[in-house]
Parts: sequence; C-alpha cells; structure tokens
Amino acid sequence: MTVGKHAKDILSHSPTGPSYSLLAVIVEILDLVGVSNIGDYIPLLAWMDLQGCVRRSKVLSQKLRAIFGEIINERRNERRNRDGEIADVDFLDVLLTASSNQTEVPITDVHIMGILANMFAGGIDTSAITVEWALAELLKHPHTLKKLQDELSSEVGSTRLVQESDVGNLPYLRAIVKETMKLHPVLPLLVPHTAKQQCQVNGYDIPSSTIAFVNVWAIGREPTVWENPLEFYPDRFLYSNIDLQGQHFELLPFGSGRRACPGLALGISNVYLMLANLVHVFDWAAVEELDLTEKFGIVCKLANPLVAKAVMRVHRKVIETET
Ligand code: HEM
Repeated sequence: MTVGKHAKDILSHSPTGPSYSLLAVIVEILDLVGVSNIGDYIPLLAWMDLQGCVRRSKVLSQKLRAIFGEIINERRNERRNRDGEIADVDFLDVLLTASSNQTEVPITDVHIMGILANMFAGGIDTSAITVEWALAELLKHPHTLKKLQDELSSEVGSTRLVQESDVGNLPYLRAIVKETMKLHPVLPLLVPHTAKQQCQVNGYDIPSSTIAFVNVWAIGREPTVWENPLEFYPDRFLYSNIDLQGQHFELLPFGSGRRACPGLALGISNVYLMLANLVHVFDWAAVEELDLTEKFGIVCKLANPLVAKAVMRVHRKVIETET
C-alpha cells in the first residue's frame, strides 16, 4: 500500500489561492518542533509566547487543514464518480472507507487529517536524513561503499533496480543502515516521554509526571557498550543479533515499547531501497570537502547538506524499462 496515489502531486499540493505546498508546511513544522520554547520550561511566561511558537503553530495548523481538507474532498468526489464498488487504492482510501462505515469510535475528517499529518511529518524527513547520513559516511569510507556496491552487483545484478524482496539477501546493506542509525539516530533524544507513575530506574527515584528523554545518540557512542564506538564500522553488525525493533536497548533509533515508532516497517524499507538504489545505480564523489558536523534540534541532521556528484553505473535504458 502506498501513502498516496500521487504522492508527488500531494507533496506539491497547494489549495487554490494560498501559495504554499504541503512539503513546505511539513518542513516548517519540523523546524518549529525543534525550537526550545521558553514557555514550556517557564509556564508563567507561556501566555506571552515570546518566540511566537504558538502563533506559528496555529498558522501552520490552519494551512495543514486547508491542504488536507482539499485533498480529502477531492478524493471523496473522485470516489463518488468511480464505477461500481469502491476499491481502496491507497491509504487515504482505506481511511475514507473506514470513516464511512459504522465504527464504535467514528472516524471524522479531523482524525483523518491528524493521521495524515502524523504520517507525513513522521515519515519524510526521518528517512531522508538517515539516507543522507548513510551516503555521507559511505563517501567518507570508500571501501565500505565499494563492498556494498559489490554485494548489490552480485545479488541484484546490473540490469535492474533493487527491490524490497532483495533486502533479505543484502546483509551488508542492513548492517550499514544499522551502523548509520547507531551513530546518527535521527531523533537523538527520541520524543519526550512522561512517567505515568512514580518508579525507580537504576536506583534513582522518578516521580510521577517526570518528563524523560532517552539519549539514544549517547548510547550509540558509549564505549562501555560498543567497541570503537565512534568508528563507522558496519561489519560489527554482520554477526550480531541486534535488531532495530526496540528489543535491544543499545540500539533504539525507533524507540521502544508502546510509543515506539509505528512507521518502522515503512521507514526502514524506504531507507533500504533509497540507499541501495542510489549506490547501485550511481557512483558517488563528494563535490565539496566532506563535513559531517551535526546540527541538533528535535532531529539531528548534517549541519551542511551533503553535496555529491553522481555518475551512472548501470545503463540508463535498462533502468528506465524497469521503472
Ligand atoms: C527512518 C525512518 C524513521 C525513524 C528513524 C523514526 C523514528 C522515530 C522515533 C525515534 C520515534 C519516537 C519513539 C519513542 O519515543 O519511543 C518515532 C515516533 C513516531 N513515528 Fe517514526 N521514524 C521513522 C519513520 C516513520 C514513518 C515512515 C512514519 C509514518 C508513516 C512514522 C511515524 C511516527 C509517528 C506517528 C510517531 C509517534 C508515535 C507515538 O507517539 O506514539 N515514522 N519515530
């Protein structure tokens, strides 16, 4: 199932009138989420909205509602005009079908907008930033890049793109993604969690309602947990049973437990496919000196976006017939 029938159209969607696209709004939301809002730390000052965070979030929320409202209405009309039984073509169709059925908790347009906003905000930047980190590390470690390209050539061949069904046969690709997420987890402090009740962790008393941050960035660099923790060394995962599902606390890029990332399966397969195909189809060379300085907000990304040159490895015609 895909997120949208015309994902590209949706991302560039702007309702008639206002000149903003969904992608631009999502990027602004992610930027806003990363701001340390003084009012959150000193509630007495919250009403002043000193940095304009509340005002900005209201404007963004209105824009999102306008865009999603229009997309939902367009799709409803299109479904009315579809012949015969309505087949669920994509995720929005599934939600609309669910909303038109009698359910214990009715699904309204507000719910649908919330789910879509979560999916777009949670799913776009996270995967793209992970791929950018992986590519930057591969450019810094050409032997690792070559080893991955060799794995892809031998398992996939040179006449087609990498597909989801290949990933199980690509252990080095999976190891590279784990190593990238160990060193560069997109959400370095996950998202804030609240203790529902008083508890003890490692002998420390945690009062109820305490806001807890889990520093997975630091865990990935912890010398008591990892050998040569700062070295980009995917081979460490080749013969290890550590996975990304939240069961191994030394590697938690998707969090763990009930509030772990619900988009894990989609996100990880996006990362595998994007990264694998980028290095399968192209050879890469950095255009500027590689700079892996991190920029911390709610997400941790490259401070200076990666600029790299791609040269086609596989004959273009072959790939075009594949896509
Ligand atoms: C490489 C890709 C991704 C990474 C690294 C990632 C990482 C995370 C992390 C660390 C959390 C917080 C977990 C916690 O605090 O325990 C989270 C939450 C979340 N993610 Fe993802 N994510 C990715 C892709 C996606 C995708 C594709 C979607 C949706 C389509 C998504 C939707 C969400 C949502 C809705 C939440 C909030 C869950 C809640 O609060 O209960 N994520 N993600």
